[in-house]
Amino acid sequence: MTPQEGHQRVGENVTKGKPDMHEAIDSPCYSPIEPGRYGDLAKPMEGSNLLNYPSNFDVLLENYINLLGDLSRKIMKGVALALGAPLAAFEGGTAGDAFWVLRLIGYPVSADILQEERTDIGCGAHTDYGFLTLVNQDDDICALEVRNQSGEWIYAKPVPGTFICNIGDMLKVWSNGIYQPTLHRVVNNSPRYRVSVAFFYESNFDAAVEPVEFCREKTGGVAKYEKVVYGEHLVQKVLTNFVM
Ligand SMILES: O=C(O)CCC(=O)C(=O)O
Ligand SMILES: [Fe+2]
Repeated sequence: MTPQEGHQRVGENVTKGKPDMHEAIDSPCYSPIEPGRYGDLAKPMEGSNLLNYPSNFDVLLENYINLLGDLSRKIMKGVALALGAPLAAFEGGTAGDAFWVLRLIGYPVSADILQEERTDIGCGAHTDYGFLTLVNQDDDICALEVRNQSGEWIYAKPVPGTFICNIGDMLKVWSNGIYQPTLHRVVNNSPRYRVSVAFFYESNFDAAVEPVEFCREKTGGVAKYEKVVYGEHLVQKVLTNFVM
């Protein structure tokens, strides 16, 4: 299947040139984009992207997406307060119409993957693209690893009833590096199929994100990162993350 049709088979997602040992239902599950709304910027992602899910799974997903959108907005308000920014810093043109992506990901047991297709990485090391990600992972499998400041990979151990919250690239740029995106990867060495649900909360699709003045002032006065149009960043990442 192509990414537009929504299911990625094991090995189709690629991180830094290497196939990832996971499968996912994902590309269909992001904010719908009306054709023409962002001109050429969003062309590869336009249109209705909903699959025909069995039973009432789409209703369930929609509820989940709404709840996690609300939760993400609350967390972003907390981030604004922590930075000394106005409470509405992430509303309006920045994230008032936040783009979101939901991925339902499955990591098979190694022995179940054809030997000639197998690698040892479920998802290669990367940072997420937007403001933040809320990961809901299986309660009893340690597989998500994050790199700490000493450069060691440590487990982000599942704590039942909680989400892992990753910081994404856009928050790094916006805060001029005060918030750093955490490098993470997934290695499923357990004898069980692992499932995770990742909700990515982003800026507006067409937002031009750059270090804001008061964060620059707190960090030496100079912008450490260039302005990024989120949609361009995403489309470029999506196009390089699939084997076309
Ligand atoms: O499966 C996980 O725990 C994390 C997945 C992930 O990092 C991603 O899809 O960006
Ligand atoms: Fe990630």
